[in-house]
Amino acid sequence: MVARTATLSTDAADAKMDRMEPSPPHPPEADAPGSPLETGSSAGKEQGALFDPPEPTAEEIAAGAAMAWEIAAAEDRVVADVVLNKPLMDAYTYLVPENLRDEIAPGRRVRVPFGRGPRGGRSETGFVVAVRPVEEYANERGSKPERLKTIDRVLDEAPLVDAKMLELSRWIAEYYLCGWGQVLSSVVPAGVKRNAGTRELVFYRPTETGRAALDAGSLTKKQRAAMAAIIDAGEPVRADYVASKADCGVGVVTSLKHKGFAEQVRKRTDVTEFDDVAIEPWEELVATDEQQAALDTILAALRGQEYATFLLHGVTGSGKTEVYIRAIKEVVEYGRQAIVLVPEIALTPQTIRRFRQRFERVAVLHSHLSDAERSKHWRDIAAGRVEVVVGARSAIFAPCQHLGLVIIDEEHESTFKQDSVPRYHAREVAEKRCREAGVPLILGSATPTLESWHAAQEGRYRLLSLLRRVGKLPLPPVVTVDVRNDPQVRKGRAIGRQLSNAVKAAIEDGGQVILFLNLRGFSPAVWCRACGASLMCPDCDVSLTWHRDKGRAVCHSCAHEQTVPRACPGCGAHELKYVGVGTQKLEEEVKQVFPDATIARMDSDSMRKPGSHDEVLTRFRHSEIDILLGTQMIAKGLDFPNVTLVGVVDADTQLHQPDPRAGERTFQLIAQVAGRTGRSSRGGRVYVQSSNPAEPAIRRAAGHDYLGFVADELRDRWDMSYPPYRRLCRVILRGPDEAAVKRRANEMANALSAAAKSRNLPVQILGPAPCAVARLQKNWRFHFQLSAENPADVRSLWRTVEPEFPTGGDVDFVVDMDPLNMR
Ligand SMILES: Nc1ncnc2c1ncn2[C@@H]1O[C@H](COP(=O)(O)OP(=O)(O)OP(=O)(O)O)[C@@H](O)[C@H]1O
Ligand SMILES: [Zn+2]
Repeated sequence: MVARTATLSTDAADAKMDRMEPSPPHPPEADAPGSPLETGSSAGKEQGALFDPPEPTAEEIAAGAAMAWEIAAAEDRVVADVVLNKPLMDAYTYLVPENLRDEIAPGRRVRVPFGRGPRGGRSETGFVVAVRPVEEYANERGSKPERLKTIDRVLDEAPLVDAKMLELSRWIAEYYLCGWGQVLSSVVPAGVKRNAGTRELVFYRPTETGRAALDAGSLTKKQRAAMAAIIDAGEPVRADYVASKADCGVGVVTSLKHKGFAEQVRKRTDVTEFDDVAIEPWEELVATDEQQAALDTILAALRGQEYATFLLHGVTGSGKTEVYIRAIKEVVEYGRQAIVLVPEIALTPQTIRRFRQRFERVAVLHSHLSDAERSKHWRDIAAGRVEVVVGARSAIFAPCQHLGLVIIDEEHESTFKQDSVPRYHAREVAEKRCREAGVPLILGSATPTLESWHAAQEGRYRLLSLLRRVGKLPLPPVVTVDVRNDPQVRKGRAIGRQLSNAVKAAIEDGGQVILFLNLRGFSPAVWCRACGASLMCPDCDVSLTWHRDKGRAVCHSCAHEQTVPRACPGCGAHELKYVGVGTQKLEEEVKQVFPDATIARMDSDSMRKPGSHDEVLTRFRHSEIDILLGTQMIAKGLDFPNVTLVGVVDADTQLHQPDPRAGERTFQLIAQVAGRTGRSSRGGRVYVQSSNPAEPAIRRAAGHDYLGFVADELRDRWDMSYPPYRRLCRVILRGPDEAAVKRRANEMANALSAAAKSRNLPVQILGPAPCAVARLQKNWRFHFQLSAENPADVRSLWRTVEPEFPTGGDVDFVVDMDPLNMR
């Protein structure tokens, strides 16, 4: 069942979150107080977790833990299994003191003593995952109930997660090789834990003496009025309500309480209020034949209450959203709830409006919510007050009690995978959740991942296709421009002659233009003409990007910023040049070339303020902007009928990344951005500038040839033994001392390799080798990968060897199951 782990995980993003226990590891100890659950895994039984809390001292036992055990009546004693926010799979068992018996329940958080030290070490917060009779625990091999430590406090008034979510979070911890408590901590939003947006309010109700006193006429005039108001309300009321009803001060209510005529009741109440959003009317559409056929298949699964994953492959503008909405309609009619996951960037007013127009009760979970808002949504969802949850990745954990359907739109987006612990992919979690709930999952995309496409070919997913755009609109013609011979590009311009003529024509014609360039900043490199070196970040193996607006060279991998030196730090020559074009430089060029056009730039630098993204898109929609240029922020999901031209300024930016998915990403981006035009009878065209026009990803994207692309690409993946044919688990090691990191990488890889051989597990170890970014934030980085056909083999190997991994020193590691980020 539960395997034992002590996973280190310390990549940049999560270094703070999941730092290893600072205390030194101590000898394996299967029966320490608060000892791990017996797990049934052989590894678990033989090897204690590395970070069990130490045994208590005699004083500690005398002081508390042992007493609680002795005092409680035998039949009453219960223990609780608690998981902490640490890279440990195990739960620790604690005794539940008598006074907390009624409060303790799985899914609530508790404070518990943990670790060595006076009075049982530090106090930690954990989630209760099980409550059971102490006898059951006492019967476990090696348990010592008399040594159990005691729970200090219960933190929550109600469980934060239900049994299903506990189970799902445990599955995530097992699959993604991290701690169960880490998953739970990240699943429940911070605001929910703090009960943000709720307050404990005091209400008053009459007592019998109070009623008698009123009848007996023994109250003052004001007290009489207040008492009558309290009684008339028929339910506990707030003091200010009484004050306004009885036209008295709140002091009168307090005095009634003091005299025993009224008593207080405390209730936790929502205090956040939300504005109602104005909803524009909408016209009922007639589904196309393709939409109807896809929908019929989905409805059959919904009516049969069966789990199935549907891959809805629909070309851009084929009306996938309409299919989602109709499927959700059905689910809502059953009184069930639907979850719709979209990439964060797609959480635009346009998306939200589409759902709000069609459903009464929609909760939108985006990253700009305050803790109070998020927590309010969470409670509304859990109470069944919400029909549809629309949100980014983490909305997959929405506490829907009657889940009926999950949809992942733009399933190819890599943001569905979390880049910090727990490193889950929302698609995998959704699959698991839907399977358990017996409900369908729909994955929609114009450019599905090779993983999903392959699953559909194998019959694990059911393929639904929308091959035509709605309204019989054609996909836009795409012209690939070889910029190697373009006279303007040779002069250093970003926009070549053909594209610039096309922009001019489109604007003169009253159309709008999208220009896509996936590099932010002004110039992506500062380069020495004398020695050929680029200016590098002192802390990372990354070249600095020139940001002219700041007057500084900036590292896009860390916070480093600096001025540009006069002389090359390598050779001393005064020959430093800004090379290449980022979105800022593109903006300047476009302003020069099209001085009369209104231009907006959209990238993470220009869109720092919350809401600015929405604001620009609204202006664009109202045709107040002629040319919208930017990074992938503008490439996705937008549905603007007046866009008659899309220009891909440099199709090659992703192509040469040392990443086996470089081709797939290039294809997806070009196909998606090309799909933003030709969405009305005005038509549209696409120009793709490239220095590698023959590259299959570019050629296929220009031909709208997804099927051709996946056929080629799958063949390559097979030849390379790469996903979707194999599953990978990437282990990254990092530390300030290069030799130590390398040594540790070798030790770990060797240990895994030896164990794979001796246990006959079909897992290959690839590497170790330096990472593509060999140094990041002052740390040297090495990685290796475990590759297997079956991810269970990887898991099993990892969990066996993990307790033996050397710890301590300055080397940390990160485990990334099904990695997408290969830097
Ligand atoms: N049956 C229909 N009849 C008329 N218009 C429709 C129909 N279905 C969808 N539409 C409209 O077609 C447009 C494109 O639909 P939608 O945005 O859902 O496409 P999509 O498949 O999600 O495209 P993309 O992948 O490019 O985001 C929208 O404006 C939508 O309102
Ligand atoms: Zn850096």
